Amino acid sequence: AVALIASASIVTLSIPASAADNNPYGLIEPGHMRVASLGDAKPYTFTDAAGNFTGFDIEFFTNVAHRLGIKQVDFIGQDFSGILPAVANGQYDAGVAAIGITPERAKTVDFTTGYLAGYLSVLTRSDTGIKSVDALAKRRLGVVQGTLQESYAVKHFPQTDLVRFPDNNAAISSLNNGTLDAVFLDYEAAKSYADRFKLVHAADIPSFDAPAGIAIAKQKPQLKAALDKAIKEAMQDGTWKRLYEKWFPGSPMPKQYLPDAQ
Ligand SMILES: NC(=O)CC[C@H](NC[C@@]1(O)OC[C@@H](O)[C@@H](O)[C@@H]1O)C(=O)O
Repeated sequence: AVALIASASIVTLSIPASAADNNPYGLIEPGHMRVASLGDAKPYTFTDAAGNFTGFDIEFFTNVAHRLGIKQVDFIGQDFSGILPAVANGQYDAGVAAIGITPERAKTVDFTTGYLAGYLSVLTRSDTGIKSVDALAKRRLGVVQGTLQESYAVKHFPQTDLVRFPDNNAAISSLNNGTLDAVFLDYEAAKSYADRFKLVHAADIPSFDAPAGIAIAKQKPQLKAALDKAIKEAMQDGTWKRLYEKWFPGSPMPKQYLPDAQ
């Protein structure tokens, strides 16, 4: 008997696209990024009159995310001290809020390459007479919980009464109503609050050893590599420079993020 040779149809095992295929960056929702940020750190990250997040970090990150093919980027306001733990435990895909890269913080999250290097600034009222950090002894200085300003003040201003706040707005309103003598925050935010409330800039401390980076959860090498590459592309094609000039007009521009430095 002629063995019927079964029509040998080539059966390709249709392996369902594994989760990794359509979600290479391990996002909470493929094609969508959920980002922890701040509403009161103008001009880095803040909410405008319509309640939309905007600012240098917001526009830079959105540009970078689009280079990864991520169309929808949602920013959610969060107290600064809660950002890194929430990113580490997967509540957000990233944290973007002028977050300085430090070894201590890198124990909790991973950071992309840096994208902004500047100063920590002391902001005061014209009536306090505070014109340098030496004048902070015995005075009341506001800091946002969990910031580099907090850890710097603990280490360098031992004679100063430190008062910790959840966010910039609370610290600045305490400065304005007289319960604080000064507030310690980021340079550009200090400038913005100074303009808005006729406050006085008292001192700048370089923080170039802790440039701001994008915080992501650990064990996400593909996301980190893709973000790093996109950040460099955005610097190389002049996007970084355009946004820096838009949001920080007149400020000294770090050289390491310009096209010819990539
Ligand atoms: N949004 C915030 O309140 C962040 C406060 C503070 N930012 C410091 C910093 O990242 O700000 C942007 C640049 O000036 C960096 O050099 C600096 O370390 C921090 O990382 O703790």
